[in-house]
Parts: sequence; C-alpha cells; structure tokens
Amino acid sequence: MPRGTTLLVNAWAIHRDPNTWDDPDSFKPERFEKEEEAQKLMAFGLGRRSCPGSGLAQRILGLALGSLIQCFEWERVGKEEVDMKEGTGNTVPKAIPLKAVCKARPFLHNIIS
Ligand code: HEM
Repeated sequence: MPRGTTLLVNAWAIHRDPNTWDDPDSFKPERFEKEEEAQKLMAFGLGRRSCPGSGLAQRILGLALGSLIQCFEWERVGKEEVDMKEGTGNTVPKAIPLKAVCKARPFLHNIIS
C-alpha cells in the first residue's frame, strides 16, 4: 500500500457481518449482556487511534440516561411500532425520528423552584 494512503475501516459492515453476529440486522441491545458479545463491538474504534474519550463517554452515557429517566416522565407521540430503519450520515441517524414528550417528575419541581 503506498505511503500516505488514507485507509477507512468499514465498521458499519463489520458490525453487520453474519459470520460474527447472530441476527445482525435486528436491534437487540440485550445481546451485549454477554461479555464475549460486548467485546466484538467497535463503537470507539481500535488500536492507537481509538477514541481517547471512551472511558468518559461510557460513564457519562449511563448517568445522562439515568437522569433523563429519573427526572422526567416520557411518553411517545404516536402508537405505531418504532421504525428502526437507518437514515444516511456518519452517525447513522434514524430514518424516521423517534418523537416523545417529557414532563418533569413532581420531585423535580421542589428542587428547581
Ligand atoms: C458515545 C460517545 C463516543 C463515541 C461513540 C466515540 C467514537 C469515536 C470513534 C469511532 C473514533 C475514531 C476511532 C478510530 O479512528 O479508530 C473516535 C475518535 C476520537 N474521539 Fe471519540 N467517541 C465518543 C466520545 C468522545 C468523547 C467524550 C471525547 C472527548 C472528551 C472523544 C474524543 C475523541 C478524539 C479526540 C478522537 C480522535 C482520536 C485520534 O484520532 O487519535 N470522543 N471517537
């Protein structure tokens, strides 16, 4: 390979390889409860140029999600099944956004008022 070549790893395809994943196109977050499955995930890249913020991100994500659930009541807009189809773009957005409304839980009024 010539010096200076830009090499892009297709993590999207690797994460959908049926030789590696069971039912790769289905949204099954519970699959990562198994340690050996979680180790196959490359959300933060690999090697010397992998994400230096992964430790921070993994701590903050749980806290942020926990705070959103603890502090607000959530309700979906619409009753149809959530469409998990992917849109286009580097961060793989949903094709059809998930819409929800939230209401501060009563205990939060005491804290912020
Ligand atoms: C869920 C959150 C995050 C995800 C999924 C993520 C994912 C990634 C990925 C896939 C890469 C490219 C790795 C590669 O080229 O192999 C990257 C690089 C990088 N990330 Fe993150 N990241 C996240 C959060 C953060 C945070 C919180 C920080 C800093 C506080 C951060 C800083 C960086 C930097 C500086 C690089 C470039 C590293 C380099 O090129 O040497 N990231 N990240």
